[in-house]
Amino acid sequence: MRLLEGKTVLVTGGSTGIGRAAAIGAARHGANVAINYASSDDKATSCVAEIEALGQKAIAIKGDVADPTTAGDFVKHAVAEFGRIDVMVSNAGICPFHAFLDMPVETVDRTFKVNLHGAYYMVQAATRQMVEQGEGGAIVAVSSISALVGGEFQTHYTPTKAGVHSLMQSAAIALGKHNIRCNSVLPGTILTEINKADLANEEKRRSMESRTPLGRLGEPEDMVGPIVFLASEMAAYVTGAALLVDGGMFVNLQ
Ligand SMILES: NC(=O)C1=CN([C@@H]2O[C@H](COP(=O)(O)OP(=O)(O)OC[C@H]3O[C@@H](n4cnc5c(N)ncnc54)[C@H](O)[C@@H]3O)[C@@H](O)[C@H]2O)C=CC1
Ligand SMILES: C[C@H](O)[C@@H]1OC(=O)[C@H](O)[C@@H]1O
Repeated sequence: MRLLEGKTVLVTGGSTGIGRAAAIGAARHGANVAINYASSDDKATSCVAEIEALGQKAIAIKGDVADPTTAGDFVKHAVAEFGRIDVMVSNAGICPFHAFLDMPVETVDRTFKVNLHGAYYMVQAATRQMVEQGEGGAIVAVSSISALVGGEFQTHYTPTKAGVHSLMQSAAIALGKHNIRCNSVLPGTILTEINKADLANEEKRRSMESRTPLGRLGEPEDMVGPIVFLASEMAAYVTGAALLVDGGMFVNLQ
């Protein structure tokens, strides 16, 4: 069953990792896709090519989500290409691991600006367009298990993910009257570029794996079903929800 037939899906940070898997997964479900990306033209071009090979349309728009003007520009380009938007997957994020006591101010500022402010601007720009269209829509924000638990080297990061989770709850209330649903996914540990260096530490990787009842860390593809589900009409009565996608890591205290 194709759950996003004829829909236009926007994905931020869509050229790699979870965003890329979500973009291609949405296309497999019948969507045309616009991705925002930060830097690598090659990866964005190859994502577009993969989507086109599936018989769907795709565009890639470069832009820093921390810049408030990027969101409006992204939505404008998508509407110019596809005529409308139906789903925004707010995914772009960074996690530069660093100790707390000597955390540079610039690292804190940048992490907040990309992860939280960027999500805010993107969700706002997308939903302004959805309200104008008058036919509802869906937002899926990529928060994290880190919205619920801390990390010694993530003191600047975990508050942004709690913020994204909270943003979806408030936006769900603000936008329910427009039939715009706002939900978040909370990935556990998914093997991507964001944690490649951190998980190169064998001991850390093994400890994360052993905390996961399903016995393995996640792959970007593990996020596709939950994101597509929340974006689709299958979740027509789901809003303000947060879906843990973590192989059971969160509930495993002992
Ligand atoms: N990999 C994991 O274990 C988990 C990841 N997440 C979240 O998933 C999201 C995606 O990350 P991953 O796919 O894991 O890593 P990734 O590094 O492959 O993807 C992050 C994407 O965001 C883009 N990006 C970064 N800064 C940007 C900016 N200023 N403007 C536009 N794009 C920007 C990057 O270029 C990249 O494509 C992030 O929000 C991350 O916090 C959440 C929980 C766990
Ligand atoms: C980057 C981390 O490895 C990853 O991101 C998160 O949000 C979780 O803390 C994961 O472990």
